[in-house]
Parts: sequence; C-alpha cells; structure tokens
Amino acid sequence: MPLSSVSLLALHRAPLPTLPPTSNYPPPPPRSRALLLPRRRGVSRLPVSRTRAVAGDDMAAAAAAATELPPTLLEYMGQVGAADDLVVLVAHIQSACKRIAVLVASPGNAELSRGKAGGGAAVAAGRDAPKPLDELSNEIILSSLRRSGKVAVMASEENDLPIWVSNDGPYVVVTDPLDGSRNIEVSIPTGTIFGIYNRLAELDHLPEEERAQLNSLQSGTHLVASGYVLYSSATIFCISFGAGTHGFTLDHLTGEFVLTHPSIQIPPRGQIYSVNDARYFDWPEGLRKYIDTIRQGKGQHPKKYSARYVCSLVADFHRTLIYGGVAMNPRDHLRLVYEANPLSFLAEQAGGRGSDGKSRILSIQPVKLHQRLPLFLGGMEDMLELESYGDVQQKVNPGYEKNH
Ligand SMILES: O=P(O)(O)OC[C@H]1O[C@](O)(COP(=O)(O)O)[C@@H](O)[C@@H]1O
Repeated sequence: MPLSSVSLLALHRAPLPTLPPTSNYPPPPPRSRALLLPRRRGVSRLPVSRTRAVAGDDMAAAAAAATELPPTLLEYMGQVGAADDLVVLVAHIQSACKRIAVLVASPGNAELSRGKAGGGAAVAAGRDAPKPLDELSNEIILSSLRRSGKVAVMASEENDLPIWVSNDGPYVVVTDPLDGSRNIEVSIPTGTIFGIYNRLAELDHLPEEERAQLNSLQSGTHLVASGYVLYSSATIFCISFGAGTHGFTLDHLTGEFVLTHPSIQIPPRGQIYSVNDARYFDWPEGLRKYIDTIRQGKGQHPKKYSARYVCSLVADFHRTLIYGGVAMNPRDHLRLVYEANPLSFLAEQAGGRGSDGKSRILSIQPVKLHQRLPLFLGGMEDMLELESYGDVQQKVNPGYEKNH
C-alpha cells in the first residue's frame, strides 16, 4: 500500500499510555521485554475467527500486553491529532531515514564515503561512479518527499538551490540529509536533520525560483515541526510538533519507531561541554574564560565539567538533549536553515536554548540559504551562563583543512 494512503490507516485515537516524561539523567529504565517481541497490534483488530481461537486467559494477557505497548511514531501522531497531511509527510521521512540507516550500516559505506574525497576505490567514471553517501541520502529523501505528494519545496544542504517539488504540496522541507558523513569510515554516529514549514500561499504568484527561495528562508519561529534521526548503536527519531520533544527508537524486529523518550526535558544544568577544543587558541577571550571556568568547577554550577565531542552534530546534540550541558561550534560553520533552526526548535521544546552566542537562533531571519553561523545548544541555565561571557563567537579560523 502506498504510504500516501497510510490514511492514517486505523490510526486509532486512543488515549496515550501514561509514560512518565523522560527523566534525562540518569537515563530512563530499559523498555519492557514486551517490546522485544514481534509487535502485535490490538487484539480487537484480529479477524473474528482468530480472536475466537484465543483462549480466555491468553486473550486477556494478549490484550493487556497490547495496551502496554508504547505507540509508534505514526500512532503517536494520530493520537495527538496531527494533521493528516503531516502524518503522511512524516511517514515518508521516516521511511527514507530507515533506508539511510541501512545504507550507513552497510559494508560498502566506507567505499562510498571515500568517493566523496575523490580517492580510494572510486575509480569508475560518470554514471557508474559510486555516489557519496550524503548525495545518496539526499536522493533518498528527495524521492520520498516527492512520493509523499505533500511537499512544495525541498531545500537541502546538498543542493545549491531549493527544488520546487509540487504545486500542490502544503509543506516546505529543509534538510541536512546526512550530517557527520566524514565520520562514516570509522563507524561514528551520523544523522539526518530536517525542518518542516507551511508553504507560503501568498508567494504562489512569484516565479518558481524566487518562490522556492523565499519559502525556504522562513525564520525558525515558523517551524511546524523539526527533527533528527540519529544513526548509532540505536536509530533514534527525535521530533517536535511544537508541543514537546519526543524520541522514538527503531525496533528492528518490527521496523517501527516506537516512543521511548516522551517529553524530553534538557536538564537546566548539565556537567558536559562539547566543543572542538583544539581550536582553543583561536577562540575569543570570553569563550576561553567560560570553558576554563566550568572545567575547573568555578562557574555558577560548582561542579567540574567534562568534555565530550563526537564531531557529529546529531550525536553531540542528542547527548546534550538527554544529559544536559552545552554543545557548541563557535566558528561560522553550521548552517542556520538546515541545522541550527531545526535543532534549536527541538532544544526549546525540551526547555533548553539555541543561540549564536548572542541571540536566539529561531529569531534570526535567514538571508541566504546556506548561511553559516556559530551555534550553541543546551540546557537553559548553562546557556545563560555561557552567553553572560559576551564574547564567545570565534571570528578567526586559520589553518584547518576539512579533510577528515
Ligand atoms: O570541524 P568542526 O568545527 O569541529 O565541525 C564539526 C561539525 O561539522 C559537521 O561535521 C558538519 O559539517 P558538514 O556540514 O560540512 O558536514 C558536524 O557534524 C560537526 O559537528
């Protein structure tokens, strides 16, 4: 059945099971063993002949087990009353991300990623040349968005210009299809980041190119939803529709993303800072002082902070969302439209903050599609302390080649 007629199948609008909000640190207890078993939908949906075959006690046990199952991502969207168009769109994004998850975990991934650097085994030319993983991921996402029938424009970090997809699509999607792909060869986590806006009908009279640009340059305050998928030891789909940030983990037995991290709250104070601190000597005075202070335990939080830096934005952000602290890239490197806005939306929806070191990210009006800026994401108290140092944006960036 095509996903577009997911029609929201029998997205039963039963009340949500009462899972506690994600208490981030220490991490949540392991999921019940029932989740490790092949997924059984509600017993009431079994054909009558089959339900009759189930003996009384078994029936009761099966019913109890079924009602304990946390919802899948699409069930969750049905339960919270998400618009049908949005459910169809997210269904297509999740199916694209499942394909990317398989791709990054496949034996050929290293060869594909070497193709990007023009070295390694990528000797075939033209159409036969292996495509770098981020280009392939881009194509996977684009074709899923096309098939959804719900997208007017897609703007991707991988394309110079936004792509006008369909005149009928109600949504605009911005995406970094595979962030951190330089880490693929060594199996370090990667991720897909996306943001969803409403298509601006008032621009429909403009020429296509201009319409596509302006639809893609909406400020983060207009996000309808944003999310990321982390490809790591678990594949996790984190999303916000503007009412909290929620995490769904891919259950490989059923192929479903199931709710594992409801209502994530970033601890206002963490004990981790995340930055490429080989660049310490290029940092401004304020940032150096901040980091020196917190790692000695002399900041507003009288604890010595630890350093963690994966150098893969989705992984560094995911850890920050769960454990707190601050994840940052103080140089003009990460992109406002594809990375900073979607992640800041998730951070805010989890009670945290996304900033360029001075201002709230979501309030910055993008002027260029590939605009880059310093990015700081984290728990509220940690972020306010960091910003109080004033001078935290790295202005110089000498001597670093982007070759690994
Ligand atoms: O080299 P830096 O400044 O540490 O930047 C690392 C960051 O760059 C990224 O790899 C993204 O860079 P690209 O968008 O060029 O792939 C992030 O995943 C990571 O957080």
